[in-house]
Amino acid sequence: MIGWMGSLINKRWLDRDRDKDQDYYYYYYTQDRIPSGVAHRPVQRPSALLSPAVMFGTRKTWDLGHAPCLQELWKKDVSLDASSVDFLMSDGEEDCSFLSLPAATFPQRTALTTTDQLETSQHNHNQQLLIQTLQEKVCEFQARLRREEASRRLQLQRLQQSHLQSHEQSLQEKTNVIRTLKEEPHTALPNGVRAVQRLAEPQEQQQHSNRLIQEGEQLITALRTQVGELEEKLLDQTQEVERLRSELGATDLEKHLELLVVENERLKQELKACKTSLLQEAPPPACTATDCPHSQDAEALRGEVSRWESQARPRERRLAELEQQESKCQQGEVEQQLSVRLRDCEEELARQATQPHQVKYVTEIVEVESSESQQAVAEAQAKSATLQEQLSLQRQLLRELETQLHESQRTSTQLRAQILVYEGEMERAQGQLEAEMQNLEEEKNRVIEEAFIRAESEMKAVHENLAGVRMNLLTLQPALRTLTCDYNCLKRQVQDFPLMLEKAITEAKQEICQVIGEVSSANQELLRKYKREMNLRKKCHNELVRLKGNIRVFCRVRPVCRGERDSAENMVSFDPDDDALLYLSNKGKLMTFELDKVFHPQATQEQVFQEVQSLVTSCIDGFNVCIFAYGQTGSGKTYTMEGVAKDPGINQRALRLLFSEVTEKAPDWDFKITVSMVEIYNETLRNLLGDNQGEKLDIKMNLSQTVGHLYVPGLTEFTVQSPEDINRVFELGHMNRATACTNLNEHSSRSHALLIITVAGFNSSTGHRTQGKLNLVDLAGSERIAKSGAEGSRLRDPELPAHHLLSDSLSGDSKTLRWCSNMSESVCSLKFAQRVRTIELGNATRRQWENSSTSSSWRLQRVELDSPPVTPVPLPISRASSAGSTLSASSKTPNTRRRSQSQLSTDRLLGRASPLVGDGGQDD
Ligand SMILES: Nc1ncnc2c1ncn2[C@@H]1O[C@H](COP(=O)(O)OP(=O)(O)OP(=O)(O)O)[C@@H](O)[C@H]1O
Repeated sequence: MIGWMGSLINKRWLDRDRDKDQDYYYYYYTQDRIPSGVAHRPVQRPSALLSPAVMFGTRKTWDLGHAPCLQELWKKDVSLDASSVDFLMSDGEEDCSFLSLPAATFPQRTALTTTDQLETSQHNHNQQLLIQTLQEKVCEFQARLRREEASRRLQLQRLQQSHLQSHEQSLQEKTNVIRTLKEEPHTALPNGVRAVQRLAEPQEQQQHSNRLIQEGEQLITALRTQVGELEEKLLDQTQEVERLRSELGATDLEKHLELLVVENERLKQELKACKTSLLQEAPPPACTATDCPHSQDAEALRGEVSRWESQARPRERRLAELEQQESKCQQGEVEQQLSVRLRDCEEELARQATQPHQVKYVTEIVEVESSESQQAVAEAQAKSATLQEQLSLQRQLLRELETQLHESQRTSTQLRAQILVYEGEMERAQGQLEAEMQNLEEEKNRVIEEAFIRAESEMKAVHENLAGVRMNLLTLQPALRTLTCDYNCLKRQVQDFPLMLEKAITEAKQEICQVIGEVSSANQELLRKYKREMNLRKKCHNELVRLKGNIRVFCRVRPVCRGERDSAENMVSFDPDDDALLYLSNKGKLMTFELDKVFHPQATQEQVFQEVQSLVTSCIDGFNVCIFAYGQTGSGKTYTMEGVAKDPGINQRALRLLFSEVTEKAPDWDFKITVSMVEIYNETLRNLLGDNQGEKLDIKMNLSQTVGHLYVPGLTEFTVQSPEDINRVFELGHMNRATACTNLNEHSSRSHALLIITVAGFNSSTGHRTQGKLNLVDLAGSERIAKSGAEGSRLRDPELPAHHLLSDSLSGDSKTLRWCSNMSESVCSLKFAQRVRTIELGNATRRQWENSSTSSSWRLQRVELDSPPVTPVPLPISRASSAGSTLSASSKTPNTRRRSQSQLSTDRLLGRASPLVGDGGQDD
């Protein structure tokens, strides 16, 4: 059913007042429905406002904003043509040019001024107003219908929601009950039932719980089914409401309204046609009121109007029927009364159709009252429906509760039956338990009796063992006494042990001291023997050196320089099997020379020094040693003796070796090493380490013979203690030598350079003293010596001072080494060297203070070396017969050589006869 919601304002059509300029419609509110705040006064509405754009069900729009208002049209001329009506029914979007009504529409304006015309016009006008009013009401009815429909839908939704909520709440309660039963089934049951359940078997409890759960689930399913059914019913009701609404809704009313509008238009056209025909058929002459054809026409028109009204009557009845159909949808006596009243009103409306004002008034009242009634009916129906729904819900809930009650009663009955069953089982179980208790009591007594018997027998066995132990204890007592005695004895020994230990330590110490003394004395003896052996070793070493020859001659061949490419005639070759042989090819003749050792050009300074270091160390033992280099200028004498800074020669290496040797002997020996440097140039000795380089030195014989045979008064001696001191001495000597000459090379080739090293030792443990001298001589060029006689007196005998100075190193108690560096033009030098090799200086003796007085005096002998050179023996030759000099015959073997040469003097060595300054005037 459709119910009207909200308050309506009753308005009554009272009168229409016409102003000269503007039409007014007066509406009066009914006295009993005037809302508060609204004044009881007529409402003036301008005619333009009276015709708003009305929305029909067909969506047609009256766009009166562009057209003359209807009232104005009726006032001027109601003869609307078809185009005007179409416009009024148009949607307002069409062209409005036709709105300016053509002048032909009002051609006979003055002809309508008669009374009939006025009445007809008034009638049509009223009819039009009625239709318009009906249209407005229809619009209002439609708007209300829509609002009511929206409100009804909202209410219906609320009802559905409340219905669903109530059902959901009921479902939730049942679900909670079921969950409670699932979680703790016995809590939902009476105390008696719970007690029985505690006694029941777990399996039965589980079954009962499952059964309850199943029942609850079934209940839930049933409730859900009911909810579904209710929802279906609700849907049916909704559809029914929709259907009723469609039957009674705005659609039919709108259709009916459209029909009425069309009919109205048709009537207007017929009226217009009638007017036109009247105007054409009867021109307006002056007529009387009685016989005027217009009055007849008027009568005819009235009849026509009445006919139309009679035709409108069924339509109004149809309207009433529609209202009745609407009312039929309502229930109750109120509806019937309202329908009856509505019908009466319709009839009254039909009856007063000839009186438009009254008809309109009554219709208005009826419609208003009908709306109010319909609204009341709708509200009542809605409340009734709500109450019915609530009643049905309550009834349904009641039925559900009754169903649950029945279920609970049935469950209670079942549980009581189970209680009876469980009680019977409990009685039976109690009987069984008592019987088992009796059996256990008997078993316990029996076991206790058996344990007692077994304990008695075990006790007897223990007693027997105890007696045996006592017997053993009696026998062990003597052994215990023995052990106690032993213990006491050991204890006394332990107490005496420190004294015994101290005594033993004292004795051991004495023995150790005695052994140490013996070892010390043995060590002393061993030391003495060691020293003796050392002396013996030195003697053997010296003897070996002596056997090798006091004068040993080495030959070192310098590498050939680029500008010294010799011709093939002077080629030097070496023997691969004997390092003592040297071959020299001179003018197609091959000469062989035998020396003590031949060094290849590739021999290093270190290899050369290794051959002479034994001589150097013998200086520490008190021997005088002389090493001199002989050869022509540029043959490498200075290189061999002094060397270069990066690769020092014999001089520096000898001093370094002496330092290392004396350092090794340091604990027992105290050595002092002194160095002097002398240059002999033009028969003059120059002190290279002195401050005054212009001072000339002399060689004197030491008569006391405590230091040496010869000495140079005023010769500077530096005591060196480290290799750094040696470097400083050499630098000073070189500097002094260089400052005294303009051409160092020329000066070097014409002068002799002597490095005199004196080693004095003192053995603090033995009191022995030793003194040795090492003379390292770099002689002048041999060709200079050979040419000295031809070049004047200044170069004559340039080696004379050196001869004197080296006399002690060339005497019988000295060791001499000669270097002969030769090149292509050194055949003479080699021959000389070979002859020198045959010279024997006599037995070398160590110069010691205790036997220095017994040292043999040195003698100088003139040796004639100007004998012609010996023709070399062609290769191959044996070493024993290799010597090609005139002296070779006497040097077949070392022994014979020494014997035959034992009387040769150093003059032969030097190859020059010279006046000698002898020791004590000795002169041979
Ligand atoms: N064994 C060698 N290895 C390399 N170079 C050497 C060797 N011997 C000599 N020389 C070089 O030959 C040149 C001449 O040598 P050195 O000056 O020693 O001859 P010298 O016989 O002393 O001459 P002088 O009689 O004029 O003093 C030097 O440049 C030297 O470096």
